Amino acid sequence: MFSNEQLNKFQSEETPFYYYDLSLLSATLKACTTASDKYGFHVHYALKANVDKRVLATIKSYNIGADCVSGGEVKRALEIGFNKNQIVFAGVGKSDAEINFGLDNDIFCFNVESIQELEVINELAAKKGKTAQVALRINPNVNAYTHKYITTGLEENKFGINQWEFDKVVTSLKSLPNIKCVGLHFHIGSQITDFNVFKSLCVKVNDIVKWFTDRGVAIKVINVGGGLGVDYYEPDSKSIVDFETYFKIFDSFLERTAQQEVHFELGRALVANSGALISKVLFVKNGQVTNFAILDAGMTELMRPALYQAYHKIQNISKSGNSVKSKNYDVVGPICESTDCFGKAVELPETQRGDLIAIRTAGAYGEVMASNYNLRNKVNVVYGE
Ligand SMILES: Cc1ncc(COP(=O)(O)O)c(C=O)c1O
Ligand SMILES: N[C@@H](CCCC[NH3+])C(=O)O
Repeated sequence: MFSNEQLNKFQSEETPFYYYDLSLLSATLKACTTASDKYGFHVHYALKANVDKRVLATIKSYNIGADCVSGGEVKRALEIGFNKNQIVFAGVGKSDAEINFGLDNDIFCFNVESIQELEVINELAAKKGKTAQVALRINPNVNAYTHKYITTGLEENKFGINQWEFDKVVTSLKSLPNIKCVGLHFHIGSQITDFNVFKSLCVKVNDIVKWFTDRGVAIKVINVGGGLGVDYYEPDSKSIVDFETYFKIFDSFLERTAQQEVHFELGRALVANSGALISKVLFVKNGQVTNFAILDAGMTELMRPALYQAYHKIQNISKSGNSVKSKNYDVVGPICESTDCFGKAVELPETQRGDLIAIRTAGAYGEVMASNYNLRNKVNVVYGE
């Protein structure tokens, strides 16, 4: 939870705001890099989860690379000082301008999601007299057993190149002189909490790497993507995910030669628990059926509950101790939508106007997905050292 010092600080800040605990972030990054270094794995951070500049600078200081999904993210990564040789650029719909930006900045590689994209990158690279390094994003058809909206590695999903196109890809690669294929890329979904899913991914990756190698495509980089989930229910007791077990699975099940590099693209697992959305109770409406705690933050600041019915732990941090009577509240925002609800029948200490509410585990896919619907202001940020 939060210390008295933090609570005092929160009282003087304008709500709502995102609070980023940079010391927990550093502890998380240390745990991640200590576990991955044991096997010589290369970790990239998926910027899509959080692009706050201080958060990014902290991540960069651990010699982690950048996984970007737009020209804007590539630009942000370069501005923060990520090494261009550690920047990868994925995405099903890269515009010509975005591809040119990546080429001009000599990023490490493009994770290419279709044969047509391969041809376009070849053409744009040729115009600049350059050779573009690419990894082929493969759709491995592995079920991530996560929320259907955040599953990406099934044949029905738009991402990556499917197995039935492999022969054509090999032929294309041979005919595109301004493309150098450095490896294969996979990413099957997000918020994966069943580690067996990663074992299944390894088994599939082994087969696919062998298939390409047998056909003369040298695979130097095996990028297994991200997706490692966090515990949204226990943000304090399980604030850092089990990186040790996660990387060990890949070490044990992924076949590779001494020359091959294994790359990861973690987003959520690195930043989710270091962030909380702090909001103030504007009004309490006690109904006959439902009590409502109406906050000054809404789905415009944190969209995950409205978008995926995602659970975030909600705490009244102005009230402490067991002596306070508790009540159930629907915790809602001010936005003109019925889905603007952070949690239904949430048990909280009896809550009053002015109380501070913390919505936990909001460091990933929180601030980045904010919108100004209803002409809302940009959300503030407060840091803890
Ligand atoms: C290609 C790619 N890499 C990495 C990530 C990061 O995923 P996560 O935040 O689940 O680790 C995503 C998002 O799901 C992604 O689409
Ligand atoms: N935005 C999603 C995850 C999607 C990850 C990107 N492919 C979330 O909030 O959980």
